[in-house]
Amino acid sequence: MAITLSHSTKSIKGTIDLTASKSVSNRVLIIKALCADDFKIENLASAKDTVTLNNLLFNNEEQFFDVGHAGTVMRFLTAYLALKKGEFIITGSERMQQRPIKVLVDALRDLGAKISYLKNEGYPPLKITGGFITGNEIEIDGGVSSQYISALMLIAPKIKDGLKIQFKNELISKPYINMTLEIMKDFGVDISWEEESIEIKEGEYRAKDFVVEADWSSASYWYGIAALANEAEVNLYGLSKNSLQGDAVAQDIYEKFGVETSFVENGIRLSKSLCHPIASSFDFDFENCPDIAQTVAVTCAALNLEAKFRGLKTLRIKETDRIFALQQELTKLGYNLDVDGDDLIINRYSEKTKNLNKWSNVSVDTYDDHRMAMAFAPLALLAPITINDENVVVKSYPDFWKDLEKVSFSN
Ligand SMILES: O=C(O)C1=C[C@@H](OP(=O)(O)O)[C@@H](O)[C@H](O)C1
Ligand SMILES: C=C(OP(=O)(O)O)C(=O)O
Repeated sequence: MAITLSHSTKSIKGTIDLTASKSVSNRVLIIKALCADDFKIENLASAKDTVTLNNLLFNNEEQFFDVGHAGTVMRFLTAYLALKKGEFIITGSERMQQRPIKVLVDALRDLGAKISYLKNEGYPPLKITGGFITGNEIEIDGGVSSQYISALMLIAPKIKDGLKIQFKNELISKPYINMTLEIMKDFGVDISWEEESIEIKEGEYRAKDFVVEADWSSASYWYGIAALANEAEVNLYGLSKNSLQGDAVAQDIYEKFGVETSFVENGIRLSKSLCHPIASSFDFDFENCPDIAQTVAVTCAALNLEAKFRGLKTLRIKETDRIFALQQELTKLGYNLDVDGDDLIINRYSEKTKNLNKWSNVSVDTYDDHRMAMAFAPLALLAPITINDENVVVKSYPDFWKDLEKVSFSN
């Protein structure tokens, strides 16, 4: 179903209990499944991807695993099942069957795992005969998805004599690898990261209750809203200064667009007023924070900034080809973009093209991608906008539309 959003005052004031991080949640769930003793996870994400992983790990009597659209679940479970004795089939949505997994499968095979492709070489679905991992050292391409590396790290303490992961080339999405490392350390694992390798000692995960922090990727939509509002004061509860999430860089990015962040007792406060100055151009490499690129692209277009987005290579293999989707939808709204390889350039509109930006009754396609829906929603502060397929947000932020109502968006 489509949702048409509008906002009458352009003034945003409110307090939001921000949704929990699915990335943190999914790591802790795998650890829980590998840990000999039970522990409590507080504030586990309500994201569909996390609910799916929880069910597959703890409520699935079958040997068949369907992860739907959830990339981390596909990758983390593939490694997990390769470790576990038994014969399993793992698959996902049509899109998941187009998202590559060869780098991870090759690495697991190098360690002795028995995995075969059931449809297309290099892509899910997979048949996994688990329980054959014996190797202790692998070399892996770090430039496709960090999820492969996190998946290997998470199972590593359970491999006899541990694991050394050697990187063949530049790592992308590094903060996600660091998040995995820090969470594993928190659960008592002996792990170290030198420049080009990560070494994990064999050992047990030590049970301890864990509180999941709120999600900085989800916070980015609130930054997008604040940037386009005439004035804003929004409290986002559940976020902390010492976050494990690379997307916390949204604080620094949005300072350039006039949004100030302050840390308050239970989270952060975003403030924006028309007297906050904003930059006239923007140039940023999103290699370490790919999930907020769409949010920032929509903000830059709406603020009419000359902008260059670099480091977007991985966006092509996510829920959709996000570079293509952004270009299509922003062009539809009258903005002027170029794609140069994996870079996206947003051009400032001229006097001649300016009125193109006064769109009306435009509907934005989501390409089955939660981040398309949420990244474009702040545009409702400029003019009513229809987002086709409101339901996609369930993947990471099921209460997104309800939370928007709390600050007077109407639909
Ligand atoms: O490990 C994780 O939780 C994630 C890693 C990133 O993927 P890539 O490493 O494929 O960029 C990110 O885009 C994804 O949303 C979540
Ligand atoms: C890319 C994402 O998730 P995943 O790869 O886990 O499907 C995302 O949430 O933006």
